[in-house]
Amino acid sequence: MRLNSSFFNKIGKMLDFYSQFNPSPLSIKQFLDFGMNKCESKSYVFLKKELPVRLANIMKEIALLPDNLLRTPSVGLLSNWYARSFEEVIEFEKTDPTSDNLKRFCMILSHIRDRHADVVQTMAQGIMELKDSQNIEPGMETSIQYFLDRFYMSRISIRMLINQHTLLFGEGSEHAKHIGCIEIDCDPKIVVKDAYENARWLCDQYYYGAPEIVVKEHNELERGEPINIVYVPSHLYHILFEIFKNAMRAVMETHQERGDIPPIQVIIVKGNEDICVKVSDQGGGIPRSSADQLFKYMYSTAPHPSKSDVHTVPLAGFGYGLPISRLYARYFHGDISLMSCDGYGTDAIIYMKRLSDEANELLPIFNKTSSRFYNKST
Ligand SMILES: O=C(O)CCCOc1c(F)cc(-c2c(C(=O)NCc3ccc(C(=O)O)cc3)noc2-c2cc(Cl)c(O)cc2O)cc1F
Repeated sequence: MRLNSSFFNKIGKMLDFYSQFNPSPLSIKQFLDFGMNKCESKSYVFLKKELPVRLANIMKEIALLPDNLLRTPSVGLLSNWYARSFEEVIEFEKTDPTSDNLKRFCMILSHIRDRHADVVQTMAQGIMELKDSQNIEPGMETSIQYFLDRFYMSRISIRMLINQHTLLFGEGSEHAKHIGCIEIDCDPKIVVKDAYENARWLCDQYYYGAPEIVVKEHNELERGEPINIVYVPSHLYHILFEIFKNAMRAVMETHQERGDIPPIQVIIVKGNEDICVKVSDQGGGIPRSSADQLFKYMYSTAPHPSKSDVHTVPLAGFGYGLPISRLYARYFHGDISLMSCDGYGTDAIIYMKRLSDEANELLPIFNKTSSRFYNKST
């Protein structure tokens, strides 16, 4: 369905209205407290304002992208997805939380989540269409890096709100010890093993072998006790899966001929402020001068996968794995650090906040400061 200009004019005024509000960040504790005493009407009233605010903030930023990127077929497609989703949510603006509206709202949110399923690769395709059509000078690469960090962080946050509402109030069954997609006592060791096994399966497919894993724990607060965290296991899994794929690729590329494949060492540490997961490999490392490239959306030592390649070179993707993994870590005020020793190997450290009331959403805010970054008149 092509959206005509009168459609964009109509939502244009609403975009201006909703983009003047700043998104309201929630902490994991607030998500938990709300989910423990869940009330669908309250969630509906909050989301029918907050979702348009978050959508409008990032849509205003999409509109500031360079015209040659905006005009790529892929960015045009995903802009239409955002416009339709924004329009569907603002239809609830002046409605009350009647039983029918609550049911319809839940259904609309699920449709929006499905509509936006391929946004990451569609945006990546748009960037590649731009790269293929013209050279990207360093200044534009910096702007695109800035935009993509904010665009994908916004998407993570919108999907978190949608998942919490649909899991708490949709048809699906409740999971013990889960509040929506949050696990009350998530065991990082279990997520480590799960991510390792799945990355190892891919590694075996391509290299006919894979490094073993050694996992240790150090609980500095309650010595000898198991380590648990209130977190979103799927976020931690996404991060670990990417890091294990990269570590295995480096190790196998540097030890393929030699028999002895060194294991990947993992230590999980609970400190006063942070819970860390350090993944250490002996994959030969990357020079310090290149290490920062790994967080660039347009860097990857793997050839860019065409649709067919992704199945033949399973450990490589669009090169978006690490930048987006860092966004998942930063989303609740954690981070990822890479410390590589050229000629030996790489340590990747994942930081998470130990306390759920310190794990606040980190949300991009559209304002004059961010607009200036795009050197385009608003
Ligand atoms: O395509 C994707 O999505 C995956 C995109 C990403 O693909 C990569 C990949 F899996 C692994 C590495 C890599 C290398 C390497 O490759 N070293 C050889 C070289 C030597 C010199 C230079 C240079 O001079 O630039 C670059 C690499 N050494 O350590 C790592 C490494 C990287 C990360 Cl993030 C990690 O968590 C663990 C690691 O062991 C680099 C990647 F880039």
